[in-house]
Amino acid sequence: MQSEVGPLHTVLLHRPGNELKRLTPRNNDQLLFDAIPWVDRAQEEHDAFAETLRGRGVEVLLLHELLAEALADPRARASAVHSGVDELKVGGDLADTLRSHLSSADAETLAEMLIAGMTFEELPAAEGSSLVRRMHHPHDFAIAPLPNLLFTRDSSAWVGDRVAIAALAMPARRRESALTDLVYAYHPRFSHCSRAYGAHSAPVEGGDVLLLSPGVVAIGVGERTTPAGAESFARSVFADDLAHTVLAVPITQQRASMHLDTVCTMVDRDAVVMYPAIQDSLTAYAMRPDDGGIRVTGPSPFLEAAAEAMDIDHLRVIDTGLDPVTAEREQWEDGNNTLAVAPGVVVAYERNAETNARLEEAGIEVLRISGSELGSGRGGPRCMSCPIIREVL
Ligand SMILES: NC(=[NH2+])NCCC[C@H](N)C(=O)O
Repeated sequence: MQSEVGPLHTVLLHRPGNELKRLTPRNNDQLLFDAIPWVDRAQEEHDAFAETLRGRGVEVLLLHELLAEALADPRARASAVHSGVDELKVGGDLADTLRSHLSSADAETLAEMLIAGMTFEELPAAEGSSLVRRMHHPHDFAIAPLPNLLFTRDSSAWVGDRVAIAALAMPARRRESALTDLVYAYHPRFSHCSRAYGAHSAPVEGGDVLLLSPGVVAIGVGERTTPAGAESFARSVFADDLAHTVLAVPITQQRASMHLDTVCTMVDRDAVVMYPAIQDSLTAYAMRPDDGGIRVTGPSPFLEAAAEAMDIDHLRVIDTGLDPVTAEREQWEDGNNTLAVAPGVVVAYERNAETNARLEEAGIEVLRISGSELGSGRGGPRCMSCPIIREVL
């Protein structure tokens, strides 16, 4: 993986399942969804997304399947059981019961319980008299569901032939990395892959990591990725000789721009689609390896810093020319969150009609998918995909 636009060969998706059925008006904010999705329709939309990718020759891997397969390994099971039980939340006695319940499940059921979570009323009957169980509402979660697993982009990111497991910033998402980690550690398919940046280190989320060109990585620093996260990520990719420049790009710390890929994604070798409101103000600090350390320059305008690092005259921004209100609406609905399957060919939500029309006018082929339900989690095609292999440009 050296770019955002090289012909996409293999991608990791997660078909949403029962974890979405856990969302209610009482918990959706905490679980980072803006609405209550209609689950059957969300699945249809996701199936169509996967089909669109397969139609372009992309191999689609599904996280739930990989997880169940990885759990055939007893070491994976042990680590899964460990990661699924929060002793501080359920107390020592219930934690033991929960662990033995999880351990006795077959791989598929265990994967399902880890993803969809478990309420107190679903716990094994033997625990009926525990104080923790009696004082919790039956619908409280003994194991919290992971509805944001849909956004496979965030919990891991590939740079070159190495995978970085993210330490996710929001409490509702922390457990996702444990599952991704386990898949890469124990699924036979990944037995030869090496790690770039260990889990449980400073926070970096995949949605903030953009591979601008071979050797040049941009990292958004905002609500999710911290300056320390960007710096350690840079140190790691420099040490592994995977990049010569890492650009740390400050983005506003708010939900509308939680990741860099919510405001900017690459649509061609030298072109991005970008939220117009930030185009002139986006800046970057450039980090380069220097005598065993890191030299930091800037901040300078992002587009200039990027072009310089990429060694091109300029990084084209598709001129969407949208009026500010339309631009804001379409940015919120992930209009700038496109997934390239090849240079100049991107998957985008159909609802962002104006942005898509401008992309086409600029010569970009747009493969439209519907996302009325998927989008309620605030993520588009790029957020919902973790590219594993792209052809070198
Ligand atoms: N790469 C992205 N932009 N991911 C979007 C993640 C959305 C998810 N609901 C969250 O708040 O974390």
